[in-house]
Amino acid sequence: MTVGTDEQIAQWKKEKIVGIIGLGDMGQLYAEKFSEAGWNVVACDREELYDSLKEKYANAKFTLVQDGHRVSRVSDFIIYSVEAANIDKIVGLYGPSSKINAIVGGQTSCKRPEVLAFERLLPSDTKIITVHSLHGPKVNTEGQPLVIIDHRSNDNGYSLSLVDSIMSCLKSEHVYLTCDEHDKITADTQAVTHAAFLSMGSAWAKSETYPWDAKDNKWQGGIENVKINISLRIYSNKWHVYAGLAITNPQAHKQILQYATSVTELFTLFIDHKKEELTERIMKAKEFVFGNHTGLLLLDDSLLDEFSLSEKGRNSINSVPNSHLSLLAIVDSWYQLGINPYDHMICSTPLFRIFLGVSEYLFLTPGLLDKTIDAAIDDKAFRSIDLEFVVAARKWSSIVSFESFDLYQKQFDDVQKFFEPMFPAATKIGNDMIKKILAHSKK
Ligand SMILES: NC(=O)C1=CN([C@@H]2O[C@H](COP(=O)(O)OP(=O)(O)OC[C@H]3O[C@@H](n4cnc5c(N)ncnc54)[C@H](OP(=O)(O)O)[C@@H]3O)[C@@H](O)[C@H]2O)C=CC1
Ligand SMILES: O=C(O)C(=O)Cc1ccc(O)cc1
Repeated sequence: MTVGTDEQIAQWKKEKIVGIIGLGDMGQLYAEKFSEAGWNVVACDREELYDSLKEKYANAKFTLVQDGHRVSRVSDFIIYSVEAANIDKIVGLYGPSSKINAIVGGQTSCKRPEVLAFERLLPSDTKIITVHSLHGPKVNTEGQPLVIIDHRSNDNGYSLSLVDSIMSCLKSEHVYLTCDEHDKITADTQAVTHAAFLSMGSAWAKSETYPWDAKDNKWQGGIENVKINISLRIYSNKWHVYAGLAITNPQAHKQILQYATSVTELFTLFIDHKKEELTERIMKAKEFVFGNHTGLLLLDDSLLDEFSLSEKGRNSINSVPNSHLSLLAIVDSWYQLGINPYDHMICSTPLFRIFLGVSEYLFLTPGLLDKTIDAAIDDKAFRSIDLEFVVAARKWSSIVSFESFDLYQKQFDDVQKFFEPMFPAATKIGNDMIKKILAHSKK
């Protein structure tokens, strides 16, 4: 990290202005954190919202202005914190107003399209240093990875040092990558994680199942609570975050397709009762992904029993063995694609670490994988929901490959409606669960 000296930072705090275009969840987080740390921050959202936002931010430490022109004209570091699908349009609108020699960056989750928009639409004197906080707006920024991409600065590190210094108040771990490195890693980690949890939610919604309430004790105990809480957490969020991340990243299409293929092929082995073939395939994947694993597991199932949306979900004693198709398939996908998920830990989101944690738990807890394979082959209890899961995984993969934002939103909204009544409870319990998991995995 190339943070300036204390004197340098004190001087910059007097001279420099940080601009934020888009005061949604992430823009607001940055505007508040930077201004609380003593930086001068100027921010805007859509022009038509200015009057109502004036009231909302009347006591804020940052200055609200009407539009992105007013942010761009005065700011030394401008951050576009807007929907990925609109980055071209919005940079096209305000980019030409950028202050001479300003540093420009963005928060969108896939960097190649963002950087192409900057190269095409910004004045050539501007510098491009872009960022990506690898966590959602409600997670404590401290210790989380923050990717910084110095794409075009050519000033011997001066601009990078200014960006590092501004960002340092988040207390995140700065990770320096190129935009292609960033997009490859986030395709391997985030995109496929979301595909799995989106597919779980779709499968439950299609079969009209609230899993925490299932009469046949199917989704009880820690691992199941993780699946349910993370899936609902994603569906309680804004669809465009997940759509943008997957659709605008061509490298993500391949990962999501492989996930859908692994889901389909494993399910076919289940229904064909090909136990030997299934076991061999899963053991190969286990050896590839977890063969060198030593030390503690990232997660402890019993630690998570309490985080259920229902009373009975807190007790895993009577739960029936699950085929865990979603988890077998992610490990199989990593194997098929030659991805070692532990290589990406320095650049991972909380949801990815949790997904890896539950997969690790399934594969490395003595006896659990055998019990899971037995259930997958012999037990029909999960057949129909596994079938819905196959359909859902394939559907999400097609939507992403066809790059259809409209279909993505429609599919997301349908499931969101189904789970909506549970969102307040799920958000609370999900936040507590994530806090506990993150504290545990730090140890
Ligand atoms: N949420 C998350 O967990 C994370 C999101 N990201 C990425 O960060 C970016 C922002 O995400 P997030 O804050 O969650 O999304 P939000 O939808 O909450 O924020 C985007 C904001 O930009 C506003 N906006 C749209 N057009 C303009 C404009 N012309 N001028 C000014 N503001 C405008 C939007 O208004 P309106 O809603 O009216 O369109 C909205 O308030 C996205 O690209 C997302 O993918 C990155 C890391 C984490
Ligand atoms: O942790 C996750 O995967 C999230 O869902 C939050 C999130 C969403 C988008 C990003 O670009 C980064 C983090």
